[in-house]
Amino acid sequence: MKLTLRHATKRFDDKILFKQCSFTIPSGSFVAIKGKSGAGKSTLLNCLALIEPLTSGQLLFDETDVTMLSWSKKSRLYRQDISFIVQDFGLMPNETVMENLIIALRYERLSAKKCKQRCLAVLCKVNLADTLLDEPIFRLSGGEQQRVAIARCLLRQPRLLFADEPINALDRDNAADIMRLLQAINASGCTVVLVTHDDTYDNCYDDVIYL
Ligand SMILES: Nc1ncnc2c1ncn2[C@@H]1O[C@H](COP(=O)(O)OP(=O)(O)OP(=O)(O)O)[C@@H](O)[C@H]1O
Repeated sequence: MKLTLRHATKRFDDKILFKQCSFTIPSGSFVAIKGKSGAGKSTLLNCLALIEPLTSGQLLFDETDVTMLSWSKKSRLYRQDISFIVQDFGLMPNETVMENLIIALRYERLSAKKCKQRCLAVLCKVNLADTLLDEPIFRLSGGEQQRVAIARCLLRQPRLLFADEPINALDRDNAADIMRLLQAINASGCTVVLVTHDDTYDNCYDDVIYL
């Protein structure tokens, strides 16, 4: 899915984070948002992901202006096309891996057996062992938790994936693995937009948006 921002401004009270900002993220591209701390990177990502409204301007998904969509149409887009990985993984720490994963399948009418099969298949894709399915999240390492968060996104087969600092809390090896996974998701046709401070993977991106 292609994203187009036109003359977009975002302001909190008298603080302007970006003004008259315009760019296009082509369908299937892998784009990073960078800038100083507090520049508004997460806010821009949230605006692109329809979590936060723009103060003014337009946001288009392909050729559709999504700025003024009703809440129900936005939530349909969320169910069908968008996944978002939040900074602290967004998992329920006391619930098992399976319980965290099946949230992504709640709108599909699947038998318990089919749900489990789908969960096991995505765990395999993110290189996690089947045996982790019944483990509570708090027993997993940071890298494993991030893989579960990505596995949950994969269950939904999104056309747009947003990730806020997905490798921030990880060591170098885990960060490299997570970046490889995001690249694989992107290679399957999903547009990926992430916020990062890290310069290590600059050669992986099709484009970098600086705030
Ligand atoms: N809901 C809000 N209401 C008021 N101000 C906000 C809100 N959300 C963010 N801000 C402010 O907007 C500014 C930009 O925040 P944002 O988190 O987007 O920056 P960032 O570039 O992602 O920062 P960092 O790199 O430190 O995570 C900050 O000063 C923040 O306090």
